[in-house]
Amino acid sequence: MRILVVGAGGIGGYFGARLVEKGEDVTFLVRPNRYNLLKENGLRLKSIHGDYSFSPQLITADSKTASTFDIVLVSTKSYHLKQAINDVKPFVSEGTMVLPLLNGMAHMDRLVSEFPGQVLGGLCFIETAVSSEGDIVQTSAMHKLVFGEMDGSKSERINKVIHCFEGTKAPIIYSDKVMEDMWNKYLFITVLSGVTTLFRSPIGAIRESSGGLDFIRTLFKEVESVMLAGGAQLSEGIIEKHMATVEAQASGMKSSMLRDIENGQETEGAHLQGELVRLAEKKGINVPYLHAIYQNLSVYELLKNER
Ligand SMILES: NC(=O)C1=CN([C@@H]2O[C@H](COP(=O)(O)OP(=O)(O)OC[C@H]3O[C@@H](n4cnc5c(N)ncnc54)[C@H](OP(=O)(O)O)[C@@H]3O)[C@@H](O)[C@H]2O)C=CC1
Ligand SMILES: CC(C)(CO)C(=O)C(=O)O
Repeated sequence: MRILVVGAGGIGGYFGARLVEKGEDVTFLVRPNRYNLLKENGLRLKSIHGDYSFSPQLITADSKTASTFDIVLVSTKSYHLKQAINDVKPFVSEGTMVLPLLNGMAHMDRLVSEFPGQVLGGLCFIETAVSSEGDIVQTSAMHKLVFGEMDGSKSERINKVIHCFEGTKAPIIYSDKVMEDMWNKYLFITVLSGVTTLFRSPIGAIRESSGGLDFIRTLFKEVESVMLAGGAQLSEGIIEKHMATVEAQASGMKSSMLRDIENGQETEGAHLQGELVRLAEKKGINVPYLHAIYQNLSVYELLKNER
């Protein structure tokens, strides 16, 4: 299968590299600065699961030579999605599958309306970032990608994807309930990114502070109530499962959103917490902790833009 990865950042760079390492035909759609850097240095993956460097196949939005691809992995930030959709269109044909890896859910409607019948569900569990040298740095044991048909069917096309993704160093796993997996992850990341950015702290100190775990649990309950009111599919007992994960995480664990703030970058607050605050308002649900978290992110964005 011909695979196109849109964005060679933390996520796209990591999983794309693992697919190349396995021997798959992978091309990266990148913007000009990244193109120049990757042409010069190659794509260098520094990972606790093993480093890997190679000269990637690259295209940019105006590449005339590239034809269409069988599967497109979308791995930009949510605030770059609109442009990324425009840029990728020339490389998508009717038979192309579109597999988004973004956190959250709001991107799904957008992608489905652009590429009806072509979008798969997808998510990933990994801590990865681009270093100041442009390398992909992956730092903790988890490095899993989950995908499947949005309706849970074991279609002919999904069998092809399963076959193509088999045997990569990072587990790329098929799920027959990928939308539920996405909602579960959305619940988790809303809370994890929310508390780590509110307190500008890795999870350990928040968890160990007086009342910290109660704060986290209350936030989980607020977010779950909004998601359920909006028709989300969440697993039975998901809050207890997520609390157990929070309690087991290394104390230095940070969300990618906290790393974005530390690097002075834009956050995905509008896409993650903002969508839920708006939904809570629409449904008349009181979510004071979630509100405070989104307010904190909104103030950060305002100050960042004034700098
Ligand atoms: N990092 C993590 O640990 C995790 C992140 N996620 C989610 O994954 C998604 C991606 O995050 P992450 O990989 O960290 O983000 P990064 O910022 O590291 O990477 C995004 C990449 O997308 C590129 N990009 C943006 N617009 C375009 C475009 N039009 N064409 C081509 N490339 C483009 C950027 O390119 P450029 O270099 O030009 O800016 C950048 O390299 C987010 O939704 C995040 O929440 C999920 C799990 C873990
Ligand atoms: C929590 C984590 C690291 C899990 O993949 C994540 O999704 C993020 O920080 O964006």
